[in-house]
Amino acid sequence: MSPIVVTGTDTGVGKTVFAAALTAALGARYWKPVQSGLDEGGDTSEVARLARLPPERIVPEAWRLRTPVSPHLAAEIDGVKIDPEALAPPQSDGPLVIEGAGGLLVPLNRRALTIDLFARWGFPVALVARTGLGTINHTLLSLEALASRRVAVLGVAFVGDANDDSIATIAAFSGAKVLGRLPRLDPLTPDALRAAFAAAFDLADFRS
Ligand SMILES: Nc1ncnc2c1ncn2[C@@H]1O[C@H](COP(=O)(O)OP(=O)(O)OP(=O)(O)O)[C@@H](O)[C@H]1O
Ligand SMILES: C[C@H](N)[C@H](N)CCCCCC(=O)O
Ligand SMILES: [Mg+2]
Repeated sequence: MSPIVVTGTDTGVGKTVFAAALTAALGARYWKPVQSGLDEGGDTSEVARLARLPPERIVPEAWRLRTPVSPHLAAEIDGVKIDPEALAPPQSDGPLVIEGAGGLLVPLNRRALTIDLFARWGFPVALVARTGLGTINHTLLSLEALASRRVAVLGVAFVGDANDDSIATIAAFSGAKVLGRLPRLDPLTPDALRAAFAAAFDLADFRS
């Protein structure tokens, strides 16, 4: 099974929460290759908590940057330069879930965008989108960017309260598959997340 890239229409849309649910459901390993904002706690520890991952199912970040800003700037602040060419997915026997930093056109350095790395890898992408107002524009733009680079898209995973018309409108204009919707969970616990994912998503959509 190919690794799956979890990307999003923006930062803070729910990629980490969705990636944790997917990692748990697939029995996968998890990798956040570029983490900016370690000063605020990283995504890997949150996925480990939400997916109850043992250490052997966590791939260490390749770039651990302290400041919660775009990776290109976080790297400059830490006095390093991200080399996307050196970012090779780990060899893995089983499934692997890879989470990007922020949205698709987030720079890794002053020349390279996140989406260029994903296009070079060639792994299928699950696009995480919020359900609230503004998501039609952000999601259609992200899908256009992926199509223009010929990146395979598994579909769109929505996070948030129900918004049937926005979801249907995105599907109609883009032709992208709606993978499902994670509702807002309170409290956000491993058990609640596992149940919500199982109720709303079909694992077959991720086993390509
Ligand atoms: N289904 C949900 N229920 C409750 N809270 C959620 C849910 N999805 C996301 N959140 C919360 O929303 C915030 C942003 O989510 P998350 O960290 O997953 O975003 P992200 O897209 O991974 O952001 P980043 O670009 O920093 O990686 C977090 O505080 C998270 O706990
Ligand atoms: C710090 C944050 N949580 C992410 N790790 C990085 C988000 C970068 C967004 C850049 C941008 O689109 O302006
Ligand atoms: Mg995240």
